Amino acid sequence: MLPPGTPPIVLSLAALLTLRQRAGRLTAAGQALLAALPFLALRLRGIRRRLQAAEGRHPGTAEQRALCYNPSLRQEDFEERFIGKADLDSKVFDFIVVGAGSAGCPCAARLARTGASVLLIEAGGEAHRSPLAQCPRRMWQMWQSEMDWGLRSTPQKHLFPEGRIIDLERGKTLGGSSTINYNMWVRGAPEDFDRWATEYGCEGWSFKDACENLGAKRGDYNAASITNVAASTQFNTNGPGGGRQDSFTAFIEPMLRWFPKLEVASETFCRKLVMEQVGGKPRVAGVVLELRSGEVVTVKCRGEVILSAGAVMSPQILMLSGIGEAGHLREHGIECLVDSPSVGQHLQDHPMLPLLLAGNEKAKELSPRGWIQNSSGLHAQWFWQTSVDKQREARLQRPVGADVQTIFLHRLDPSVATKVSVTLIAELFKKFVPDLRANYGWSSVADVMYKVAEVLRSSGSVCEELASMFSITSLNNHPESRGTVRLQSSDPHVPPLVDLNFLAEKADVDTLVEAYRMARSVAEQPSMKPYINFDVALPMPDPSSPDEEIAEFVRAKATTTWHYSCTTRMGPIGDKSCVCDPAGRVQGVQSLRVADAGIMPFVVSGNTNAASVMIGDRVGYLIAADFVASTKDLQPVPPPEQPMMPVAVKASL
Ligand SMILES: Cc1cc2nc3c(=O)[nH]c(=O)nc-3n(C[C@H](O)[C@H](O)[C@H](O)COP(=O)(O)OP(=O)(O)OC[C@H]3O[C@@H](n4cnc5c(N)ncnc54)[C@H](O)[C@@H]3O)c2cc1C
Repeated sequence: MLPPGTPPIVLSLAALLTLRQRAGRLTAAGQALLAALPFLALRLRGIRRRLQAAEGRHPGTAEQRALCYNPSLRQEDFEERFIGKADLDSKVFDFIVVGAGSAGCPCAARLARTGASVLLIEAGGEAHRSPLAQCPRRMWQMWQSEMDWGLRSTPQKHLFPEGRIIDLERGKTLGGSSTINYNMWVRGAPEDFDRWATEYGCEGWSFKDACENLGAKRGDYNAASITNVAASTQFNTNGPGGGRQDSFTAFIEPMLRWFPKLEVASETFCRKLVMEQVGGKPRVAGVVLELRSGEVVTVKCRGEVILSAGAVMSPQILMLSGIGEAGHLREHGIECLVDSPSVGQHLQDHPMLPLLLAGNEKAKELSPRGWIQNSSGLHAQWFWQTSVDKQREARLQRPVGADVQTIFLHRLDPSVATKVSVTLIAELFKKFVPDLRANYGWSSVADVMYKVAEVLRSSGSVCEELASMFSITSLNNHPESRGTVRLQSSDPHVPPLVDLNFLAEKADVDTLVEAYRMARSVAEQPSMKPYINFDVALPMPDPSSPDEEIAEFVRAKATTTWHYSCTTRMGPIGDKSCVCDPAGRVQGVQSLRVADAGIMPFVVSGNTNAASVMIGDRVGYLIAADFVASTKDLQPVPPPEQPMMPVAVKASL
């Protein structure tokens, strides 16, 4: 039995061999070849798909596409249950959700529960159930692969070396970034949501519970106050040591059997929205989609289109559809239908400062199961406040959540390691694997990542050494710098220009300088010091060095935490500095909403997956409630008190 998508040459060969077999004229070699054909077909199909990806199916520059070849993924990792088909062209849906990521999946699930017809579109393939996606510790192997958009930042002028470019991983598969992320389940500070509601005019988004304390005390960062030390990290996995609960698995898979009007189209790229004028006002009537075959179809929508393509792609789709700053659209020859100057503005992310420390013999005792354990290697989390934060607090007369999140990892994590910098890891490798450079050579960060993986896989003794590494990574949870997402071209396959504008504001540098000193003093504590091999000289400034010296280190090492947000931020109706109203409606356009990390008024004080899920769930609920109110004979919408959240578990590592 040959798999679907078998190349014609293999089909012809199979037909020929079968005919000869039926005629009793097949030799032993022919028999063997016939038996091997399914395997051959799979390999050829895999090679063809990779070539297609390298040649243009993966958007981006030639350099980006080259980076996106990743030997970790096999074509068997991709399923083909939902591939978008040409018959979409003739269909009309009540709702269309663009992007099956963290937010898009719960949003589509909410809508489907009303009995409405819903189309959930995803540009990426179906790799969410692959072994790579299921195993949290292998998450970094999916980066720079077909499951990643392969985005990169624009040259960052406030980082060292000046103009440094940062890889911006971004999920491109069912489940979106929730399929390739670290799985950390952090709800965000209650104060964040209260401030969204009170200071940013986003009625309905406040956090109801009271905030209790601000001391760094032991506790659960998902409880009432986030300012805590937690000895274990909470993950959205299927129980301790269990598989990943990405958004598609958690919200859509269980729905498919019961809600046949929920349709999923994977490998289906949304080029732009279909715009029309109703009563002199722009309205969205559907979407223009590109299928895997390259065929372009238009799908119509009776109700609303919801953009859940994430904080980078949703503004791109808006601008390509004529919704954005008029001048910028004109530059790219796009007719401006809605002048919305804030589209793509206010980009936020948490700048991250990772530190790598070498462990010693004793450190191996800490992790008896070693690096092969089915965890992402994350240990404790500490949400704390810097002196910078306290000043802000005094100014605002209210608590503002935790300014810094410090994450402790035990064992080398190549993802963090490569982010620290190639030079830093090179120092370590010189010690542990002196001939690595000679044997393998490396040219790019992605390259280093795979070389590290290769070494980890192939050499038990080296694994032991590398297993005893620590990383103490600090995130600035309240960055003041704002970046932008702008069009590079009117071609939807050319990725937008993403300028994180990291560390443009001095306060952001000050926060990470303080975080650096804190991380170093944690390493010096009696409970940690005995496990660290201080003989491995890493190029780090002494904590007593002047601020300017540490600031240089911060600018040299700071990188993304992948928490892109706020580029289509919501705010009061009529406020031109906001793209959406508090219900996610794009202002100035009918029948269009955004439901993803982009609508956050400011980024939450913690990892952004849980908040994105909550956003998708809530916007979906609001639309569903309106829809049910306007229709009869449909099933009731479940009340919002029963949010559909994936299982968050405490993993004891
Ligand atoms: C490497 C990494 C590690 C992270 N670690 C954590 C963590 O441990 N904990 C945490 O809380 N957060 C983490 N995050 C952040 C978190 O995963 C994101 O904030 C969150 O997933 C964003 O959700 P979203 O719905 O806005 O976007 P996404 O989940 O990225 O979903 C967008 C979807 O839209 C699709 N799409 C985009 N453009 C188109 C188009 N034109 N047509 C069709 N489909 C399109 C994409 O392929 C994608 O599936 C991490 C992120 C990354 C990348």
